[in-house]
Order: sequence, then structure tokens, then C-alpha cells
Amino acid sequence: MKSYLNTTNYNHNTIPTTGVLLMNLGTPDAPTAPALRRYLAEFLADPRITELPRWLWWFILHGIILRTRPAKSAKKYQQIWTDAGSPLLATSYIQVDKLQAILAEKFQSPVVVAMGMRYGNPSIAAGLEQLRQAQAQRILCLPLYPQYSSASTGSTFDALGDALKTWRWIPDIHFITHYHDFPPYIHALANSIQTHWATHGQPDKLLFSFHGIPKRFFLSGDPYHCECYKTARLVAEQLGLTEAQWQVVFQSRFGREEWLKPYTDETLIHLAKTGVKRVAVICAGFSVDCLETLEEIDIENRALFLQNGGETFHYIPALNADDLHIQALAALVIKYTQGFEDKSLITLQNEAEQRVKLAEKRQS
Ligand SMILES: C=CC1=C(C)c2cc3[nH]c(cc4nc(cc5[nH]c(cc1n2)c(C)c5CCC(=O)O)C(CCC(=O)O)=C4C)c(C)c3C=C
Ligand SMILES: [Fe+2]
Ligand SMILES: [Fe+2]
Repeated sequence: MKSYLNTTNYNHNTIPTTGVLLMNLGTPDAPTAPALRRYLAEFLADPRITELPRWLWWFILHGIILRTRPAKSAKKYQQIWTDAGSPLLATSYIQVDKLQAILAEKFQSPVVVAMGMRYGNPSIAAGLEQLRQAQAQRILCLPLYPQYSSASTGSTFDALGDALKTWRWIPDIHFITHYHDFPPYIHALANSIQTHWATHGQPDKLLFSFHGIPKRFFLSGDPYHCECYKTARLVAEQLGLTEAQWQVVFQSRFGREEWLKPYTDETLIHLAKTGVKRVAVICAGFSVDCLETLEEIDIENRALFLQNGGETFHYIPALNADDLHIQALAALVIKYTQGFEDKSLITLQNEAEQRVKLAEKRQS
């Protein structure tokens, strides 16, 4: 017999609680080969990430990739690991706390913010469970991917659906698929760049580096490429940059097939070799700093630029838990929770009262 997660203690007379579930990619539990093997096995088994026939991919993943990659990746993670653990996770918790504080001030009714990671811990199911325990009957799901991709946002939706399959009472759910052009987000990015330049000076070229996806996904209709360009263009416009002063590039490719181009590493080498001396890189698609920004961009790609003739390389940090970023996320939450209605709950409450009255009538 199938059993579901029940809500037996629900009090109809309480003011409805709004749950906000922040979601991100996830990270290994430790910077070690065994932890990386567990994490990568879950991550790379996701059909949204690799679309090869399952049997073929299973042999490649378990027969080749998981034998070599965990140890190599663990070494990279060791370079960015902090006392608070993985930067991605540690910063995500700060985002949760700060967003909770702002929303508690702005909401008239109770609001609870939780975090769930697509791969690893805490899982999306664990984040949802926290909200279920808080009796949140309306949940806003916010994947922290400003630009939609099937591989990131789409996959997060799958995990959400899988977790909710086990619930008896499905709450009101809103899911934000993207916020790549949301003005407060664009403003936070532009402000972060300006603040950085006020201290470190303006570069010859600003690179907007986004995580890549296979070109095949783009040709199949994934809107990611277009949304990355729109984010970059809006920020560049706000900064008043000319076309020659900025460029969009794509990083973090995986495997042998072609990914979105131009590639970040190749572009940096080309720029250095053609006389561009000062560059700054911002990874506007990453809500928090992680392996792909701190190691790949700020360590590996910095070295490539400097080794090939470049003179100054600046990595502009992700928005992380900056005040303007959290304010932008709060504005998003407020925008998308306006549609929640109390009606269904009020109806239930009235219904319960009606049933009591009916029972009393029958007895008399
Ligand atoms: C086929 C492989 C991959 C696709 C497609 C992909 C898309 C994608 N990823 C992010 C965000 C992040 N990816 C991160 C790490 C990471 N990504 C891949 C592969 C694909 N990503 C791998 C194998 C890894 C693990 C690290 C490694 O072994 O190299 C991270 C960092 C996580 C951390 O712990 O710091 C993020 C964030 C997006 C947004 C995206 C599609 C748009
Ligand atoms: Fe990735
Ligand atoms: Fe990488």
C-alpha cells in the first residue's frame, strides 16, 4: 500500500503561512574523492544533464568518468573549501537568513524561507519538509538560476515534482522559471560592477561569463543562450558601455561535444595575445560563488590570461548575500506571491464550521 506524508495536525483557524524555497545546484559534502563520487554519481545520472540513452551513459559514467573525475575534482574543491564548508552551501545559508529577515518585515502573514539543493544535501525534499512542518500551504519555489535552462531550472522542477509525489496535500505552488531581466537583479549586478571599478579601476574589457550548455540543447530550443545575452546587454546598457567594452562568453564545458561559444578560456587567451591588457570577469548567472567561479575563473582562467600576455585580471564576485541581491530576491518573492489567494483556506474553514452546525442540527 502506498503511504503519503500526511498533515493531520492542520489548524484551520491559523493565518496561512507562506513558504519560500530557495534552490540551487548543490555541492559535495566534503572535498574528498568518495564524497565527490557520491555527488557526481547523482548529478551526472540526471537525464536533464546528459541525454544519451540510459544504458550507454551508465557504462560511460560508471566505467570511465566516476573512476577518474572524483579525485581530480576533489583537488579543485580543496582549493576553495573554507572553514564553513563549501562556499556554495555556506553562502546559501546566509542568503536564507537575510531573506527571512527582510520578508518577515515586509509580510503581514507568517513566512518561512528554506533551502533545498538539486544534488547532495540539504536536498529539495528536505527543504520542502521544513516548509511542510511549518504548515506552509502556499509555497514559492525560487531556483537561484536567473537564466532558464533545461539542465538547471528544468531539472530543479523535476526534483520538486518527485518530492511532492509523496505528499497527501499538495500546497499552492508557484515556480519562478527565470529572472534574467528582472530590474532589481540587473541593478544589483550593475551596482556591484561599479563598486568594484571604483576600487580597482575600469578594465579594457568586461567579460560576462556564463556556465555553458551543449550547443545541441540550444538548437533544441533551450532559451538559455538568449537569456544570458539579455542579462549582459541590460547590465552593459545600465553601465553605459560601448559594444567594444563588453562580451558574453561561456565556461565549464564537459565532455567532447561542442558547447555554447565563445568559450571563456579561449577568449581570454585570444584577448591576451591580441594586446588587451586589463580584463574583468563577472559570472552573472551564478547566484553564489562556487567551484566554477572561484577555481575555474579566478584561479585557472586568471592564470591563462596572465601567462599569455595579459597584465591585470579581476574577478568580480557573485552577488552572494549582498544587500542589493537579497533585496532583489525579496522583490521577486513579493511579486510572485501576490497571486496567492486565501480563498481555498477560508472556504475550508467555513466548510468545517458548516459541518459542525449540521451535526448539531441533526442531534437536536
Ligand atoms: C554535462 C554536464 C553539465 C551541464 C549540462 C551543466 C549545466 C549547468 N551547471 C550549472 C551550475 C553549476 N555547475 C557546477 C559544477 C559542475 N557542473 C558539471 C557539469 C555540467 N553542468 C560538473 C561535472 C560539475 C562538478 C564539478 C566538476 O567536477 O567539475 C557548479 C558548482 C558546484 C559547486 O559545488 O561549487 C554550479 C553552480 C548551471 C547553471 C548549468 C546550466 C545552465
Ligand atoms: Fe555545471
Ligand atoms: Fe568547471
